[in-house]
Amino acid sequence: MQGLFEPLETETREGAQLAPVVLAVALDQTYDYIVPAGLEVEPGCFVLVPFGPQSRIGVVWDKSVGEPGKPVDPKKLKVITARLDAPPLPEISLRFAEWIAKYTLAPLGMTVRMLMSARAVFEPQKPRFGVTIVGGAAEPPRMTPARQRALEIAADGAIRAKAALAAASSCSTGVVDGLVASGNLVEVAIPEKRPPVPDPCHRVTEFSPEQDAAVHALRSAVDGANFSVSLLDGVTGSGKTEVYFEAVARTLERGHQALIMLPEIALTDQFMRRFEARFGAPPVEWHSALSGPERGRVWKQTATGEARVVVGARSALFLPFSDLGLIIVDEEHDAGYKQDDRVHYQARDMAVVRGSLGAFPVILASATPAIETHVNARTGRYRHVVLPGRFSGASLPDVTPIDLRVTPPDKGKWLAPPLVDAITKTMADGQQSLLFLNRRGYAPLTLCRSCGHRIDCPQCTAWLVEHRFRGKLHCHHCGFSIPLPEKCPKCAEPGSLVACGPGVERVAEEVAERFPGARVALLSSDLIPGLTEMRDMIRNIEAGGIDIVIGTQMVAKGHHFPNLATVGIVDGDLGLAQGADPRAGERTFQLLHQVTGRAGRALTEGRGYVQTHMPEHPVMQAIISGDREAFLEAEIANRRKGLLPPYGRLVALVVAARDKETAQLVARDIAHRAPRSEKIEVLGPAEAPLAVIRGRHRWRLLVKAPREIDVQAYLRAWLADLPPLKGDIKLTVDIDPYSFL
Ligand SMILES: Nc1ncnc2c1ncn2[C@@H]1O[C@H](COP(=O)(O)OP(=O)(O)OP(=O)(O)O)[C@@H](O)[C@H]1O
Ligand SMILES: [Zn+2]
Repeated sequence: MQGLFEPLETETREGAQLAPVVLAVALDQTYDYIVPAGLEVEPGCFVLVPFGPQSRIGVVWDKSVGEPGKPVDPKKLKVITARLDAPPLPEISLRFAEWIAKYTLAPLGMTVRMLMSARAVFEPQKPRFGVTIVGGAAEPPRMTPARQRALEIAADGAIRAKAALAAASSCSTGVVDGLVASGNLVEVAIPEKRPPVPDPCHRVTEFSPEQDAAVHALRSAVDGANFSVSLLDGVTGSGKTEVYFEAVARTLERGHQALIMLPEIALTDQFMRRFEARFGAPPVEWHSALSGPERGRVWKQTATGEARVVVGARSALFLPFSDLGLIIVDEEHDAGYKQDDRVHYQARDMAVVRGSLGAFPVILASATPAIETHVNARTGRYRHVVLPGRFSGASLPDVTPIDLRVTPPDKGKWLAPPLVDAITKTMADGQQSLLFLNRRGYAPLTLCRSCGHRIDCPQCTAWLVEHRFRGKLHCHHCGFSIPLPEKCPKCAEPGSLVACGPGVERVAEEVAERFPGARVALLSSDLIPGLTEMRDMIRNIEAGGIDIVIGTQMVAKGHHFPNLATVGIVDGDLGLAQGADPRAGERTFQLLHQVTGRAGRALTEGRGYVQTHMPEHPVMQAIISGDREAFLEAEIANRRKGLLPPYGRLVALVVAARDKETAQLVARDIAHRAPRSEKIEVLGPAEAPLAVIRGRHRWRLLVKAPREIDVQAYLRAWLADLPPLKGDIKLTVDIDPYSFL
C-alpha cells in the first residue's frame, strides 16, 4: 500500500521542509513541524515531536487536516526530534482513522491513538541475546562434564537463551558464561520468532450440501476481489465457523491477510484448536490478555504481513495490516462490539467501513443477526447466506417456559420444581446441564431487615452486589468495594442484613445443596483468575468432567459442549426491564436463543427451560416457539414505526458533572441551543437512569433523525457553537448508542 502514497505535500517556508503531524491526543487537526535536514519522513511514519513542554509521538499525515487557524509564525515552528523505528502506517489506516473520527465526532488524534495500541512498538527495542556454538573453536582449556553437556547440546548450531541452554544441559548459567569466555560459544541476538504460516490446503473439510452452497457463496465473494458484505445466517451448531474458514482459506490462497473478529476472545480456546485443525497452524491472537512485548510483536507482524490470519477482539480492527483481504465478524449481533469508552464506535459497522476502504469482502456471522443487519440483508445491501439446519442433523432444542407465577421455587430458592426435575433426569442420564444467569456475584441487593436500608454505592446510583466467595460488597459500575458488613451500616443492628435476589454464586449454592454428588463448574469473569484457568475449565466441561455448569453470559457464546443436554435460564425476564433501550427485546431474544442453542448440539435431543413471570411476552413467545421470523417481523415493524435504527438514527449526549444542578443546567442549555430542524427531534434532557456514576451526576439528551439526514453535520454545527464547558463538566457524544443508562 505504501507505494500508492502521493508524494508528501510539503511547503517550504524559509527553506524548511514541513510535515503535517497528527498527535495521539484529543485534538482534531494536524500540526506542521520542520523536517530537519537529513531526516526522511513519509506519510504514516511515526515521529517524536515537541508539543508544549512535552515530547509526544505523532504520525506524519499526507495532508493538512482540521482548521490550522492563523498561519504559524515560521520562527515558532518546531522541529521533529526523531523518526521512530516502527513500521509506518499504511495509507488505508490513515483514511480509516479519518473516517471514524468524522463518523463518531471523536478528535482525529483519538482515533490515531487507537492505531497505536502497542506501546512496545514505539519504545527502543532491546534485542534479546542468546548464545550459539562457534564452529571450529579449540576445546576449552578446562573441560568439565557440565561444559561437555552444554557443548553437545549447542552443537546443533541453534541460538538459545543462556538460561535455556543451562537448563537443557542441567548446569548453571555460569558454565555457559565460561564457555563464552573461552570462545566456544558466542553471544548473538535472538531473532524474533515468526508466526507459523496457516496452510489453506492443510485439511479438506467435507461439507453437507447446504454448507457447500454457503461455502461456494463466500468463496465467490472472496474471488470477487471487491467490497461486499455477506451475512452468514445459520442456526446454532450449523457449522458457520467451518464454512467461513473456507473464505479465510481462499483469501490466503489469493495472498492476502485475513482478520477474524470474535466478541469474547478470552474464551476462544476451542476456536483456536479448530483453526489449527483446519489450517495446520494457529492464528495470531490479539486481545487484552497479551503482554506488552506480545502486543508489539503482533502489531509489527500485521504491518510486515508476517501475520497471515489474526483472530482478535474489536481493537484488532486498528492493527496496521499491510494487505488485508477479508474480515469476518463472528457473533456479529454481540453488543460487545460497541465500544463505549473514549471513541464510541461499533466495531462491526467499522469492519464494514474498513472493507469498503480496502475494497475487500466482509462476512458477518450469527445465529441471531442484529435487526440492522437483517434489514440490510432484506434490502439486498448485504448478501444473505443461510444455513438452515444443524450439522449434526440434531434439531434445535425444544424450549419450555416455566411460569414462575404458577410453579414458583421454594422460598429462598431460585430453581423452580420443573427445572430441578429436568436437571435430576439429565444427571441420571449421564448428561450435562447448564444454568444461565446473567448476574455476577451472590445477590444484587443487601437489605436491612430492621430499618429497611439498602446498601448502595457512595459514588453511583447503584446497589452494592454481594460477592460472597470473596467476602465483599461490590459496585459493578465503579469498582468500589467494602468487606461484607456484620451489622447494618445505618441502624447498626447486628445480624439484620439479608441478601435479596440471586446472582450466579447463589445459584451455585443452591445446586450444591440440591445435587450434593454433582460436579459443578461456576463460570463468572470475576471468579476465574486468568485465561489459562478459564481455558482449562472449558476443556474440562467439553471433556465431560462436569455435570452442572453455572454461568453468566460468558457461557452463552460460541461454546460447543457435546454432552450438554439441558439448559435452564434462571431469570428470562432479566434483560427486558431496560425501559428506554430500543434493543432490549432483541438483545434478550439473542441471548436466550444463544444460550438454549448450547443444548443438544451433538446429542439427538436438547432441552431448554426458561423461568419467567411473563411467558406471554413476545420475546418469550419467540424463544419458546423458535419462530425467529415472526419475532423479526414484529421488531422490524416496531423499528420502522418508531423511526429507530436502522430506519432512523440516534445520538445520545450525556452531560456529567460533580454538581447535580450544574449537570442539569448545562444539559438544558445545550438542548436549548440545538439548531432548529424540521426533521430532527431532540429529546430531553432527562436525568439518566444511572443518575450518578463515580460521583458524577448525569443528564441525557437523545437526538432522533431520519436515516437520510447527515446527523454528524447537524451535531458539528450545534457543538461548535456551545460555550466552552467549564470545570469538571463533561459532554459525551455517542453516535448509534447501545447504552441508554
Ligand atoms: N462440515 C463439517 N464437518 C465436520 N464437522 C463439522 C462440519 N460442520 C460443522 N461441524 C462441527 O459441528 C459443530 C458445530 O459447528 P460450529 O461450531 O461451526 O457451528 P456454529 O454455527 O458456529 O455454531 P454457534 O453459532 O452455535 O456457535 C462443531 O463441532 C463443528 O466442528
Ligand atoms: Zn459505584
